[in-house]
Amino acid sequence: MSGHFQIVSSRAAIAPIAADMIASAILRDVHSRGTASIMLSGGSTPGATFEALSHYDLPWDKVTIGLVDDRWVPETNKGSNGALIRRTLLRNKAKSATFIPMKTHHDTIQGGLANVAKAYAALSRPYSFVLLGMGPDGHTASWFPKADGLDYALDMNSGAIVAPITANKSPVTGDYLHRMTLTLPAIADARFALLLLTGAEKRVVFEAAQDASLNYPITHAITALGERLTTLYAE
Ligand SMILES: O=C(O)[C@H](O)[C@@H](O)[C@H](O)[C@H](O)COP(=O)(O)O
Repeated sequence: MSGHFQIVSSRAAIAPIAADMIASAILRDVHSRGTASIMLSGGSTPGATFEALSHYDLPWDKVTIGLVDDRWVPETNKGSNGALIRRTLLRNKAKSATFIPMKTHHDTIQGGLANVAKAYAALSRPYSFVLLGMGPDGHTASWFPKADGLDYALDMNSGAIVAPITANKSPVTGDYLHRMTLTLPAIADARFALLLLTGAEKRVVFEAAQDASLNYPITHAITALGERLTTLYAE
């Protein structure tokens, strides 16, 4: 299995370990280049990590936070990853960090693309840290299998940082079919990436995703990140 796979005693034990890893990545890059850029996924798993991280005494004024992806809904919607970041991380000691959301005022992903691309082009790369999740369908970010826009999002030659995605409805997507996502080239050179993986069902998919012939979207991230990817797994 490429990268590092760390089995954690419980789901609750993930948050402090993950928060420590993010804090180390921030301190390393603020020390070496004066700033740190951390790119965070949403979903139901990472909230506890963000809440823990918000209490860390770090040089937050030198940290820029971006999203790995977001659903194209206003932050008043319960599915908004931007709202998740504001609710769990942009508080306590971390409130002085700079947050660059993805959702713009535009109604459509196509309408918002130019604004998001411009805003995300300003984030320092390679990213200090990327936090990924994975769905039971083998997606990560918003790289949903067979989604409209997936090929472009995974094109290492596109030069694009962000891409619009329209997923096919599934139990995993729920009603959130229209999304904006970082592309594979955007995260491929990240200095450190962490995948939070919970439950035996996802572990089976993750292990299968080591085989590129099965064409799971997350396999592209696993291959590109190599040793720079650490996976924290809890049953
Ligand atoms: O917007 C999203 O849904 C996330 O960015 C997505 O890529 C997430 O990381 C996985 O779907 C895992 O989500 P859970 O943590 O809820 O299982």
